[in-house]
Amino acid sequence: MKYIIAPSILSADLARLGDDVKEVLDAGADVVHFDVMDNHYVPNLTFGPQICSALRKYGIEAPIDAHLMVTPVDDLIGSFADAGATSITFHPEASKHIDRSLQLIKSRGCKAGLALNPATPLNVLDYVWDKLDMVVIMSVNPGFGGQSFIPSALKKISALRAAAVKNGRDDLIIEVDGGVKPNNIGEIASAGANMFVAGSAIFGSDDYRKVISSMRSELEKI
Ligand SMILES: O=C(CO)[C@@H](O)[C@H](O)COP(=O)(O)O
Ligand SMILES: [Fe+2]
Repeated sequence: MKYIIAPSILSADLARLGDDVKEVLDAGADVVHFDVMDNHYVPNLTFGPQICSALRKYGIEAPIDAHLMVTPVDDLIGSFADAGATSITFHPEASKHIDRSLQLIKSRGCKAGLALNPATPLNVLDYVWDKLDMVVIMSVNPGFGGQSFIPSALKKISALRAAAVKNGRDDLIIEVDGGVKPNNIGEIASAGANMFVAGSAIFGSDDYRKVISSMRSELEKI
């Protein structure tokens, strides 16, 4: 199984973001996780599409995974596609028309996904399986980095993997976001996840390579 490690730039050194992103990619990360917060859908405010295009202009070529915690979502989907996002995920509660928002992402050539909060049930996926490249299981309530992993996410990941297989979507990327660390990444992967967002665990360390390597060695044990 190919495992994807996606550091969240929410915990990066924002005063030297381009260099910090280059360093984390050089240290072995696969994808840049880009948390977009609007102080409306979530009680925090971060960065918009200009920062995403600035990273592209700075030479960042790795996939950029835009996690939209905003409402409404549709206008920003176009802006992030233009800014160079590779995948765009949003929260079902934040869109009036989930199917339309997913179609919009696909029509702009990006991978599309829904991000499910800890208390959001999986049945929101029932009629959109064919439009999903990925589903994000939030293992914290969205809005902040540095929170603790909510253990009930493990059961939800297993149920999602089973539902994906049942719906003919063995290829679904299951991304887990919140509180992921070297000491829990193994059980998260065993439950069925294959993409791991980690903000504070990676950027909070003074040795990115060491943390990413220890995550990979935990994944190799599965
Ligand atoms: O989307 C979010 C929070 O809303 C995340 O992407 C966090 O930024 C992950 O940070 P850590 O929990 O790994 O510190
Ligand atoms: Fe995120």
